[in-house]
Amino acid sequence: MFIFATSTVRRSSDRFHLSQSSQRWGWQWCCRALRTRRGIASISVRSAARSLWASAAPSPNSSPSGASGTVAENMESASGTDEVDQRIPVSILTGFLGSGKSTLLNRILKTKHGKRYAVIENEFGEVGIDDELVKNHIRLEGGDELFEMNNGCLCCTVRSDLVRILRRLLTRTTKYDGILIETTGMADPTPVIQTFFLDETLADFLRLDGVITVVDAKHLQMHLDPKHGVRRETVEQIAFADRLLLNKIDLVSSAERRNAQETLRRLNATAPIIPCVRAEVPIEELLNMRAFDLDRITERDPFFLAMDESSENGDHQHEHEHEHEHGEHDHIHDHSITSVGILEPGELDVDRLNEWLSNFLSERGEDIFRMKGILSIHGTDRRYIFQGVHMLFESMPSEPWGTDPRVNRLVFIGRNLDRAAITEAFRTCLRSET
Ligand SMILES: Nc1nc2c(ncn2[C@@H]2O[C@H](COP(=O)(O)OP(=O)(O)OP(=O)(O)O)[C@@H](O)[C@H]2O)c(=O)[nH]1
Repeated sequence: MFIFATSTVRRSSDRFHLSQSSQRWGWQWCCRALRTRRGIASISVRSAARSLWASAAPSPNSSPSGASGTVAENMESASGTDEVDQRIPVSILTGFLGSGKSTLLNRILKTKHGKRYAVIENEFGEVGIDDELVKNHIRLEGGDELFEMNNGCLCCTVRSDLVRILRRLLTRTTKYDGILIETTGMADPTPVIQTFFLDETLADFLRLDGVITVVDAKHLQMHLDPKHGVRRETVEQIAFADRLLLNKIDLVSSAERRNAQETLRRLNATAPIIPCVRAEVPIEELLNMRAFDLDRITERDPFFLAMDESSENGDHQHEHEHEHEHGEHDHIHDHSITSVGILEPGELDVDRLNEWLSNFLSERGEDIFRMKGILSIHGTDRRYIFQGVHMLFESMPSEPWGTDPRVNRLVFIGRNLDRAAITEAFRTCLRSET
């Protein structure tokens, strides 16, 4: 359960300060920035898919959790005796950086649905933050489990990790009602989807239930603008969706919302579009929906299930922020988009931090796709969770430091980031006596 503190860092005009009353920042504009820049701001197609579509007799409540033995053993013994597709449903949560995927994930995990999920998280960025964010917001109670895959893009270098984790899940005696995979905000979902068709073992025991794409209504048009270098990822994530959550509609006018809906419809003709705030959507509209339709995908891309051997084995190792290909699916991350991670012990002077962030975002807000971290703020014994998307940011108190070393963990993801300058500027916000 998330623990609220009695004091918090609040932002008023363009300053942070400590307040005893407010429990949490709301989204805040970087006011100075707003004043100065308004716009700131292979193989052949396998028969792996065969069993999938042939045997699927929809049963929304079917779950393999009742029996004992490994998932694989139970599925084996059930096969041939039952028309019901007993495979474990897998949902892919995707969406651009900062769109609200973790918010959705936390909502799903918090909802009392009586189900047990295995959660697989993949994070883009040098310093892993998401595990803390998920764990800080909710204790993984009731048997839910979290697996992390940091420092790699699920669509490439750590794809073999994904296969390994999924296979391991199948050998466990713990029964899951579903598996949730949160991709990085920079991921092309193609290879993740392919995994469930190209790996025969996985295809026998897992079924891809659907791709849920969370869209940031505020920044959609900006991300589609080719000049920002992330149009490809944004388009792919939307095009593959079986459900489109048009999130953050609290931040846009009704005209902007209509415009966003029209844009989504142009990019994806069939997925229901669900406008929402903080991913508040009935879970039953998202999970176990049996929405994934391979035909729709292959109609769009006849080579969807074609990929080369090296990609299948996941052994095309290379650094991130690079070019690489997946068979017919050229997938190129813009070289200029990188992450800068900061790991600094000490306590931050909130005024200095405020001043630096205000100046930094007023100049670079358009290029900063994402900022997130756990901060150690002088004057409070609690960790502060810091979240930012372009010029918007919020912070909230989290768990006490206790006897843990007070270490700031922060990651910036954006274009043309100057590592030395960012690190140096951050250090100047630390109190010297700490
Ligand atoms: N105003 C507003 N803020 C939102 C909404 N949904 C999420 N946020 C905030 O947006 C920020 C990013 O949300 P996350 O759920 O962490 O986004 P994400 O897609 O998981 O981000 P990454 O995976 O790190 O790229 C957080 O500060 C959220 O609190 C919304 O509907 N309205």
